[in-house]
Amino acid sequence: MRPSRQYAVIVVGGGVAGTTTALSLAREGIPVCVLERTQYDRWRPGETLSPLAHAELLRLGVPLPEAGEDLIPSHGIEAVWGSEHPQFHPFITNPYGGGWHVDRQRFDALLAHHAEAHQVPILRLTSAVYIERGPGAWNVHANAPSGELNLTCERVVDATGRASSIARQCGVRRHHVDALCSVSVVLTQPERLEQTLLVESTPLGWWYAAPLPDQRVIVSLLSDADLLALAGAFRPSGWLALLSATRYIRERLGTLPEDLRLHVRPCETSSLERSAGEHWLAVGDAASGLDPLSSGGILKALRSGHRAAEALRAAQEGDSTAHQQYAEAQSSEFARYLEARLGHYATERRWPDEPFWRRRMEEPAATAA
Ligand SMILES: Cc1cc2nc3c(=O)[nH]c(=O)nc-3n(C[C@H](O)[C@H](O)[C@H](O)COP(=O)(O)OP(=O)(O)OC[C@H]3O[C@@H](n4cnc5c(N)ncnc54)[C@H](O)[C@@H]3O)c2cc1C
Repeated sequence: MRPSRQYAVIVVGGGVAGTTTALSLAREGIPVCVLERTQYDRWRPGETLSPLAHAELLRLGVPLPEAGEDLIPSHGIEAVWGSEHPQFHPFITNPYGGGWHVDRQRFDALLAHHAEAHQVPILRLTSAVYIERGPGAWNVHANAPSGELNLTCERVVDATGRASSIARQCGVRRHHVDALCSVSVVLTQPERLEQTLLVESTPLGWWYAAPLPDQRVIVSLLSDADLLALAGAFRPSGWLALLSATRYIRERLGTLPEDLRLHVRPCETSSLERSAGEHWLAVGDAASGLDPLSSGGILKALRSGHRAAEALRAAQEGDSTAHQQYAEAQSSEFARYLEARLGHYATERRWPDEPFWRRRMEEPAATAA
């Protein structure tokens, strides 16, 4: 598909939030193009789809493929949290049905294919470098395999994830509530895997393990970046030593390989001071990043993409308050999420003097970055 150089909307970032926005706009007949810096060939975190996310995908017109190499059904969440005994929260009681464990590379690529099937050009290996506002239009400058690319559009969507690089170029700051970071390892496990998400808290922070397609499992340790560094968690040997101090996570795994590849991802709770301006909007993690404990990032990416498309369409039809209303809704939702987050961490009271848990008991004081 050969992209034209003039679009109503350019979406920067082809993750879940970006492709959802583009697909929703394309369904309304609005010319849109997506710039995506990868070709969906790099590891991506976020593997458990809640039943609500599944329902949101169906609303978007994206049926999930049969269980198999791309995804496996998830029966629920097993949490060792606030007590030494695991508690099982089954998805079976959820009115929207079960959840899923997905391979995120393939899942994001699947959404991109759906958008392409609706005539959305997805420019892979194309990285937006800077944008500037000209008379009545944005000029988007990007690096593409063929060289420098210059595109114009009326409105631009920041779907670049936590980097929120478009909003930052618009002069908007990002407030950080904590400094959470994940250190993850993907392991091949020939034994049969439990089809549940297992979460276990420890004095340093918390762990999760989730099965992945192709007989793999992801194991992640989450804590504040400074505490992870002090505990040696950024080194394979340190990470392994911390893993062996867990009870249920370690039990779930078979033999561990000698050389581990650690994936480190900052995943702080953070949000833009405003998630829209006159001619731009931010969606998904670019608007606000949730603690992975919520397992709600993908759902939020889907929902915010859908709402952003509605706001963009309304603005195109002359509603001058549409972007502002979108930003206010995002901000109220984030405030509600912060309360829920505090409430959830407050249910783990076993280590009140450990820095990770002490910090979570205090009211979040946001710092700008
Ligand atoms: C360890 C961990 C575990 C998690 N577990 C879960 C979970 O179980 N369930 C859940 O729902 N959520 C989970 N999340 C959260 C979830 O991964 C995110 O909320 C989700 O990926 C957000 O999607 P997004 O599209 O907004 O951003 P991203 O997934 O970050 O996508 C951003 C996209 O923009 C592209 N991009 C960036 N900059 C540019 C640029 N300049 N030009 C072009 N392209 C660009 C990137 O390549 C990427 O494709 C987890 C997160 C972490 C870190």
